[in-house]
Amino acid sequence: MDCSSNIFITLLLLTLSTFFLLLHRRHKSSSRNSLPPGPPGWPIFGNLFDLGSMPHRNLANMRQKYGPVVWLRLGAMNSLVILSAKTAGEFFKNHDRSFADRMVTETMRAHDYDQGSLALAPYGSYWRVLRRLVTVDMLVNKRINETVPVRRTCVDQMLEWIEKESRDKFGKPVAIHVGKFVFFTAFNLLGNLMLSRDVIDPESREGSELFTAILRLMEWTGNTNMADFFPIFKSLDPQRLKRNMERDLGKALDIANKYVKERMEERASRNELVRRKDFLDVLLDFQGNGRDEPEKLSERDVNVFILEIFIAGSETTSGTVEWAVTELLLNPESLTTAKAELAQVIGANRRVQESDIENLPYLQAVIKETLRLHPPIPFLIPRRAVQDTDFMGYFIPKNTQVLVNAWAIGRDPDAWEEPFIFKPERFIGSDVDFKGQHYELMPFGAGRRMCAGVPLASRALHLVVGSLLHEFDWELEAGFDRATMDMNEKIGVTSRKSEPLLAVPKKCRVLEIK
Ligand code: HEM
Repeated sequence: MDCSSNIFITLLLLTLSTFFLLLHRRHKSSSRNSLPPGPPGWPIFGNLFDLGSMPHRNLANMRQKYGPVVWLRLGAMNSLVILSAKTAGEFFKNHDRSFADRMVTETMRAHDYDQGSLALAPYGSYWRVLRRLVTVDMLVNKRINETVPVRRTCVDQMLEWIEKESRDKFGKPVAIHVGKFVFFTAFNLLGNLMLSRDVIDPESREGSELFTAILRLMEWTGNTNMADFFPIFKSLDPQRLKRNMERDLGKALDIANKYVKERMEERASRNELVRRKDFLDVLLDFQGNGRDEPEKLSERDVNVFILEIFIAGSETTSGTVEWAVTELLLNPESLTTAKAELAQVIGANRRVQESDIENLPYLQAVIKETLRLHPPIPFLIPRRAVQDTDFMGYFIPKNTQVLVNAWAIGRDPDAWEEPFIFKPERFIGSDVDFKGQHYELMPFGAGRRMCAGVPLASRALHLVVGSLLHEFDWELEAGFDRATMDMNEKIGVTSRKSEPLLAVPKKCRVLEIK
């Protein structure tokens, strides 16, 4: 056979197989419900170009045309997007179990990280063990109360750093990068809760090798990776993201392991624990039943867990504080009300304590309003359909990725009045909170896979924002106001303010602080 007949036969076979494939699909979708509506998309790439650099915003805009449940094809990956509070309620109340697995990205498969991770583990017995350790053994209220002094020390350090940095050598007030200080503080807070050590040196403000390694791996994880959408690229890794991740995650795991080994030696050489039991002790003390759960956690699982808590809790917390201060500076009336409440409840002679939070309803409202408008993980951590599922009359095939757009839901016009305006007052006298029961406000997600760190995150957010406001008067850097402030987000591991907030802190006339 000559070359042209070969091409002819190949083309004929391709056309026939495409025809039968389409026929089969048609039959399948007509015999079951159809997929949700969505934009048409390009051959091969599907809707990848519809995402843009701020996918949460671009997908939110699709609601007008396609409704609150949208279907996307991202390369070879099917995705379901949820855009309203009502559909989110339907999803979490009636379908949480069917979508309880996570969509795991290629970079997170480096060193089999996903195998030991709580956030990525399939919904099953290993996930249950880790989840119980966090929610019952580490972050139950009684345990959180025992670590009040740890948080206090870290926040005091932060206030001192800020005060030192807030003046130039001539004593003139200067603007500081607010998010940076809170980011360092969040790292030290988590370092002290987990490992009983600082990961940033409070004196030199230098990061430890663990801090540096985690920063790098957060960078690789936050990138969009073509290999997640086109299986053909999985082994090629054209953006080198997985290779970089292999290298830096390897380093981070080795450093974490060094700390774990040191701790195991320390525990072996002492009979009595002379310091507070920290998260690492909880992990090393774990004893499972050996049947559906391991008898002990392996050293590797412990290392992964340590990194995971830093990744889950640092940027999320610092990003939220940065947005809270930004919104308050752009809304002077809210700032005045928040400061007046602090002055009245706490007075000038002492610092904010965690026990004050319950008496600070306006501060609580500020945190909720910030999380409504600026959820740090706008799509939550993507879920995956465990099986073919019928969702609101649509057919959702197994392995579909689910993006619950918390950013769009926080602006859902059916759930919120004046949704685009920063107005903490909307929460005064309202019982809406972020604990997973109110689907119009879900910065921490909802259902089985809801954030495991809510009690800690909540305390830290109130304590840090309350302390920043009570301790300093803040002004935007010269030249910035509502008209010139960039309110866009930059998407990485979390969505942060795209241009860092620069603001000038001036110590208030706080008297003898105790
Ligand atoms: C402002 C701070 C934080 C925000 C906004 C936040 C948000 C989230 C979100 C949206 C999820 C996914 C929920 C879902 O899929 O429904 C999540 C999961 C998780 N978060 Fe947080 N988080 C924060 C702080 C923390 C902290 C401080 C910790 C740990 C101490 C933590 C630990 C976790 C863990 C372990 C998971 C995975 C839970 C699972 O898959 O079962 N988070 N977080």
